[in-house]
This record gives sequence, C-alpha cells and structure tokens, in this order.
Amino acid sequence: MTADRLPDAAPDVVAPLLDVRGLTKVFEARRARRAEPVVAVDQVSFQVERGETFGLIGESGSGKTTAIRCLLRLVEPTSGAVTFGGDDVLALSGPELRTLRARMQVLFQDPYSSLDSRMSVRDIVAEPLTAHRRMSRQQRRHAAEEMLRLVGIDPVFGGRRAHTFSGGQRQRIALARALILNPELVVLDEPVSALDVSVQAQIINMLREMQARLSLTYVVVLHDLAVARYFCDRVAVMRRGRVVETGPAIEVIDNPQHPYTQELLAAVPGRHGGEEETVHAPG
Ligand SMILES: Nc1ncnc2c1ncn2[C@@H]1O[C@H](COP(=O)(O)OP(=O)(O)OP(=O)(O)O)[C@@H](O)[C@H]1O
Repeated sequence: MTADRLPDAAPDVVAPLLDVRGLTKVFEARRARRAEPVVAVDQVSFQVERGETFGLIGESGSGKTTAIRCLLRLVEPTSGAVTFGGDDVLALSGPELRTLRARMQVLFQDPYSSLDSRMSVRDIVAEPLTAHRRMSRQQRRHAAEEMLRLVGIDPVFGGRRAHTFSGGQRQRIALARALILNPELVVLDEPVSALDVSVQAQIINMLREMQARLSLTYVVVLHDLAVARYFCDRVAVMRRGRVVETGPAIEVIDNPQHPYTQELLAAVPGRHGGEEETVHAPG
C-alpha cells in the first residue's frame, strides 16, 4: 500500500496535548561565559498525552530545566517546534501568549523564594485572576479560598503571610496559585527537592490527587529516580542536551536499555534500600 492510499487517521486517535519536535537551544558563548557556545538542548522530541505525568530525568546540566523553560517561552529556543493543544507555541505573541500562559502553568522548585512575602497567601493565590479573569474582589477571594482548601490549607489561614507556613505548606500554596486559572498542563520543576524527605511523599500524593480531580497533565523535572518511578507514567532520560531513552517510568528505571541510564541508576546511593519506601509512604 502506498502512503497516499493509507486510510485517514481513525477518529478515536487523539492528538497528544503537547508535541515537542527537534527542540534545540544554544546559548551563545558570551552569555554562557564559555569559550564555545553551549548546546543546552539538542534536537529533543517527545509527546505528552492528556492526563499523563511525563518526567524529564538526567544529571545536573543535562538540559532539563532549559527544555521546560523553552516550552513555557521563558527562554526562546533556537529551533524546533512545540504544539500545545493544537497551537503553535513558538509562533504565539501578545494576548495569545498570555492565554497560553494561563493554560500552561509552572510550579517552581523553591517554595521559599517563589511566594511574595509581603502578600497574604489568599492574595498570592488570587493574583492571577486579577490579570486573566473578570471577577469581583469577593469572587476572587472566594475562588482563592476554595483552591486553598482543595490543596489542603485551611482557608481560615488565608490572611497569613507565606513565611509563616512550612515548606510543604508553601508548596501547596504555590500549587493553589498555579491551579487557580484552571490550566490544562502544569510544568513541575523539581517540585519536592527543596523539601524535607518526610514531606516529599505528602506533596507527591497531593499532586496526584489534584491531577485526578482536575484532569491535569504534568511535565515534571526530577533528579530523584525513586520519585520519578513512583510519580511518572513515562520518562525521558536526558544527557548533554539529548534524550537518550524514553519509555514507561517503571520499565526505564527497572530495566534501563541505554548505558547512560544504567550508569545514572548505578550512581543512586541505596537504590535498593529505603528510599523508595519513603516515597511510597502514604501522605
Ligand atoms: N541562561 C543560561 N545561559 C547560559 N548557559 C546556560 C543558561 N542556562 C543553562 N545554561 C547551560 O545549559 C546547560 C544545561 O543546563 P540546565 O540547567 O538546563 O540543565 P539541568 O539538567 O536542568 O541541570 P540542573 O538539574 O542542575 O538544573 C548547562 O551547561 C548550563 O550551564
């Protein structure tokens, strides 16, 4: 059968929510303070289905953060294509880019620096509504309190400032803010690595609960492979800007095919010890 006689795509074939093709980011030598330009992300391709948790793993400097910053248009990629819900992400500008930013939110690693210490947590959570939704002050306050409740913060404490909360509680507040505009995709940049190990499992479980309740899709950067195995449906392993292996998280981590992934796993201290139990502990 020749290519032009292939039947049309079956109607039940659903396009991925996020489609990344040949994504490349080169930092010029001067900007990278190096003698040579740095190819931080090199021809990276992956697809993320709706409702999925897709992990980017790999050692420090492998290009994970730069890749997600390109998706969010926080960094302009050098080349490649990114499609999100059918929209060409790299072609958007002005109001369209603003709308995209509402649909694609980000949760950063450090809940200590990501929340404004001068504002009440209720106002922090409500703030994106001011820019993106026509709502009365009362409606914004109500929506913020509902979202705080959903992530496990009693709205009675909504008037308090972020620094009066623990790290785990702050990450819940940061998530409430990321979810207030009802995004389809949330990019999680090392969401638990700044937290005490005892709190990490609670936050991962809360993220999973929110995903199920709000039909979220996650792209998550992780360096902890035990967390990745527990949290992600699929992972891509990055090395020197390239994806060297992609597959179901459990398969890639339990039975890595690429020598680099094998090395990465071999380097994890106590891999067969207690770490996974910590992650599996109920929240
Ligand atoms: N703004 C920048 N300017 C110049 N070079 C950069 C910039 N950001 C990252 N790089 C370089 O790009 C490469 C990839 O870095 P990146 O932070 O994306 O890796 P990573 O896998 O996320 O590492 P980490 O886990 O340590 O954050 C590194 O060599 C880094 O030095």
